[in-house]
Amino acid sequence: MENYENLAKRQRTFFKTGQTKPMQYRIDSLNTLQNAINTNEKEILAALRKDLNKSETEGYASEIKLVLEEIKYSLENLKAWMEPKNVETPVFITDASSVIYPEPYGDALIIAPWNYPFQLAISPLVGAIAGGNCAVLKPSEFTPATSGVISKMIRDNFPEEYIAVVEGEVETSTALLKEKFDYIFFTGSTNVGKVVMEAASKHLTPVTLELGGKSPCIVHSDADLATAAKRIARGKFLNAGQTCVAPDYLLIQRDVKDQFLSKLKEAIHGLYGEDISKNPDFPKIVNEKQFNRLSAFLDNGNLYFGGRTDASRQFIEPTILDQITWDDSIMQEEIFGPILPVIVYDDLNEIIEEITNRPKPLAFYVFSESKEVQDELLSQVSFGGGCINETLAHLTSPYLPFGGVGESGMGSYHGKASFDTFTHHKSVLKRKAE
Ligand SMILES: NC(=O)c1ccc[n+]([C@@H]2O[C@H](COP(=O)([O-])OP(=O)(O)OC[C@H]3O[C@@H](n4cnc5c(N)ncnc54)[C@H](O)[C@@H]3O)[C@@H](O)[C@H]2O)c1
Repeated sequence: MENYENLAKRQRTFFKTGQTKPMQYRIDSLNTLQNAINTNEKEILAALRKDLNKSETEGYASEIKLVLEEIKYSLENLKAWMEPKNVETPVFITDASSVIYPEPYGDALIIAPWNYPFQLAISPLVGAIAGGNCAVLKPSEFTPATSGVISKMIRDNFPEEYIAVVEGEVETSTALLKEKFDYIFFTGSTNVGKVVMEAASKHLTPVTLELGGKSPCIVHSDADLATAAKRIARGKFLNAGQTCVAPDYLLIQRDVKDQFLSKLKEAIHGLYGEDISKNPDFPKIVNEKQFNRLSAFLDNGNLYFGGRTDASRQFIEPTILDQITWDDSIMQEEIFGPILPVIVYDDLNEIIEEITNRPKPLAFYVFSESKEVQDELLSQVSFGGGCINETLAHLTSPYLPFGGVGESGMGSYHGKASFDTFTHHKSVLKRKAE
C-alpha cells in the first residue's frame, strides 16, 4: 500500500503560500478546468462509452454539461460569494464592527464513485477550487477509462501540489484516508460512508457524505398518468438505473395501477425502442458483481415487463416487477439498476408509515395534481431532495443544495452550497484600540 504522506504534506505547504486564496487565482483555475474539459470532450465521451456504454448524448448531458454549468455558475458568482459579510455587533459593545470571512479549509480529499464517474469527481472539485482549496481526487477503480482521462487532464493542467489525481483500488482510498486532510468530500455507498467518517474522526476532519438509499416514487390516482409514465421511465432507466437519485421503487394507488403500468411500458419503448436488447446505446451494468447482485432481484414478485439479461455484455433490460411487498428482498437494499418494483396502496397513511419507518431517502418523488396530497407527503416525509411531478431534475439546479439526510448523507453541494461546503466561517469582531 502506498504512502501518500508526501502528497498531503506538499499540498499543505502549497496551501500555506496563500496562492490559492485570491479570487483571480480561483477564476483562472476554473477557466483552466473549463478549457481542459472542452479540449478533452471527445476523450471523456469515449471513456464513458467504454466504462458504462453511455451514448455521446447521455454522456454529454448527464456528465459534461452539468459540470460546465457548475463552473459557469461559480465564475458568475464567485465575487459575491467571497465578499466578507458585515453583520450586526452586540449592542453592549458600541465601538466595534463584526465581519464573517469565508475561509478555505486547506487541503481537501475527494473520493468519487463509478456511476457518473466524470461528473461526480469533477463537480466537487469545482467547489474545492472556488473555495480556494488544494485537492486530491480519488476516482473510482470500476471506471478505469474515465479515471485515466481525468488523471491526464488534471496532470496536464495543474501542478500536483495544487490538484492531484490518485487512481487505485479500495486500498488507495484506505491509504489516503490515513493521511491528514482538512476536508473530506465522499460520494458513494452508505456503508463506505461510515468507514470514511470513522477515518475522518482520527484527525477530526469535517466531512460531506453524499450517499445512497431507496428513493420512493409515488403516483397518486389524480396524477397525469401519461406525463408521470414518461418522467419516471426517463429518471429510472437513465444510466441503466445506476443513478443515486433514481426512483428506487414505485408506490401506486390501486385504482390506477393497470392503466399506469401500461403507459409506463409505452414510455419505456418510446425511449429505447421496441426491442431494447438491440439498442446499442442502452448503458451496461458496471461489472459482473453488480450484474449478479441485480439478476438475483428478478425473482421478486411477478414479472410485468422486461426481465431479459445477457451476462456476456452486462445487459439487464428495463424491468418492472409487479405484486411486490415491503418484505421482499428487493425492498431491503438500494437497487441501483434498471429494475422497478411496484407496490400498490389504498391510503396515503399506509405508505407514509412504511417510508418513515425506514432510513431517510436521498430522493423523493410525488406525482399528483392535488396540492393537499403533495403538501401532506412533503410535510410527513424527511428526505434529501426531490421533485413534484418530475424526477431527477432537482439535481440540475445550482439554486438547490444537493445532499442527503441520515443514512443518505450529510452536507450538500451544487452552486453556492459547494462554495459553503469548501469554506468555513472566520468570524471577527473588530474593536477600536481604546
Ligand atoms: N448522493 C450522491 O450524490 C451519490 C451519487 C452517486 C452514487 N451514490 C451512491 O454510491 C453508491 C454506488 O457507488 P460505489 O459503488 O462506487 O460506492 P462505494 O462506496 O463502493 O465506492 C465509492 C468510492 O469509495 C471507495 N471505497 C470503496 N470501499 C472503500 C473502503 N472500504 N474504504 C475507503 N474507500 C472505499 C471506492 O474506491 C470509490 O472510489 C450507491 O449507494 C449510490 O447511491 C451517491
